[in-house]
Amino acid sequence: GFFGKFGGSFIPPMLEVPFAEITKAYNDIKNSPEFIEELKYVRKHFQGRPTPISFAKNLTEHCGGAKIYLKREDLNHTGAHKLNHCMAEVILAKHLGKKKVIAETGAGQHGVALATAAAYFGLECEIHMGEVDVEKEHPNVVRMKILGAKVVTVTDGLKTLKEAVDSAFGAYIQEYEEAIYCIGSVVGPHPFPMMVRDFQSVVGFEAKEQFKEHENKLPDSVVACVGGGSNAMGIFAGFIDDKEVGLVGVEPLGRGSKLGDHAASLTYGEEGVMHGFNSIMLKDKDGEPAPVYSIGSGIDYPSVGPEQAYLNETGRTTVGLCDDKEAVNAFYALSQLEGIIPALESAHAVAYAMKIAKTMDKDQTILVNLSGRGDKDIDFVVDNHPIP
Ligand SMILES: Cc1ncc(COP(=O)(O)O)c(/C=N/[C@H](C(=O)O)[C@@H](O)C(C)C)c1O
Repeated sequence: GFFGKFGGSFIPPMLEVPFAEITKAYNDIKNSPEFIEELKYVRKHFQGRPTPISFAKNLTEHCGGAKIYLKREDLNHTGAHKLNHCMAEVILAKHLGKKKVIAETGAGQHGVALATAAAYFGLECEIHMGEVDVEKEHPNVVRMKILGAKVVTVTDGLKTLKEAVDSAFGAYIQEYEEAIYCIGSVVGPHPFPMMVRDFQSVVGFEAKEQFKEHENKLPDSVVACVGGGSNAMGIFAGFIDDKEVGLVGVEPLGRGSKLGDHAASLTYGEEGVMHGFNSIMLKDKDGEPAPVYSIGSGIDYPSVGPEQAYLNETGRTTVGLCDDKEAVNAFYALSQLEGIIPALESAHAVAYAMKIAKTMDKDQTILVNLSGRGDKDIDFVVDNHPIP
């Protein structure tokens, strides 16, 4: 369960057996025809896959350089890429005979996606969410409840993502016989980073095929925002072996480079273990996870997936930065130029693509993973950043 020195499974001894069971069950089913068929079925007939790739013609002309293409995970059912791993996680839960799924959420997209998958497959769902995010992503909280999930509001610490993970994991430890933890990104102890990356790889495989319909060559650059790294790993999966394709993970610079003002783990972090895995994380002076901030609730996480850390260390991927201002600018630019309102998290990838497009030739191409739609963010953005 390691990616170089990153990853692993740093869990309390009492969880060793349950996690071994999850790992074994996943290895048993991942290549089974039944699992593959069931996943293909729900992706086509329930999620509405494949999602299209859209050429952002007006945004391209606005930037005046490389052609910008968007992989439309905002059109995936529930409005983000998260359902790609949630449906598979709940199929695994069913296979393990579990009655209940437990998870954290920050932006609420993972929470909504897991509640959706749990409703579809008939399992109980419990989502832990920081009080700050419950306020900010209110539409998603209402959706989770309508879908039948129990939402636990977390009021510890900064009341955002890290605390939600701590709280959800604590709840899971109390009932690991009949419940399973369904993590929301390529983070956590082995086997989660591998599993979630596998479940998200459908995005990259689709994109590689679809891109040929637009251009008879591979994209020069594939760009995705990075919170834990699941939407990035998903689209990278389609191009990882094509060394000529640049893979860029965009980290949130928030209000600036001072610790506490951003969540750019790979850019400013150092090696460390949190939430059961070793990766590159932002630490405070006591070596604990540092407070982090981003306008995007889904990307304000003080660590990053271990595979992401490994790919960055080996140079296969590079890291881009985008601050709050650039993200809001991209949020409005995509809306007004292309008629697509992006999630604030995804707007970080769009902003970075806009930045590099200007420096590239007109026959070069950038493929952005548009990880989600912005319905959850519209009130917050309009209230805090007047419509230009
Ligand atoms: C639309 C959208 N785009 C990107 C992200 C960042 O998550 P990754 O793709 O795993 O880096 C997110 C992350 N959202 C999670 C959530 O909705 O709960 C996140 O907050 C937690 C699972 C960590 C997202 O909602």
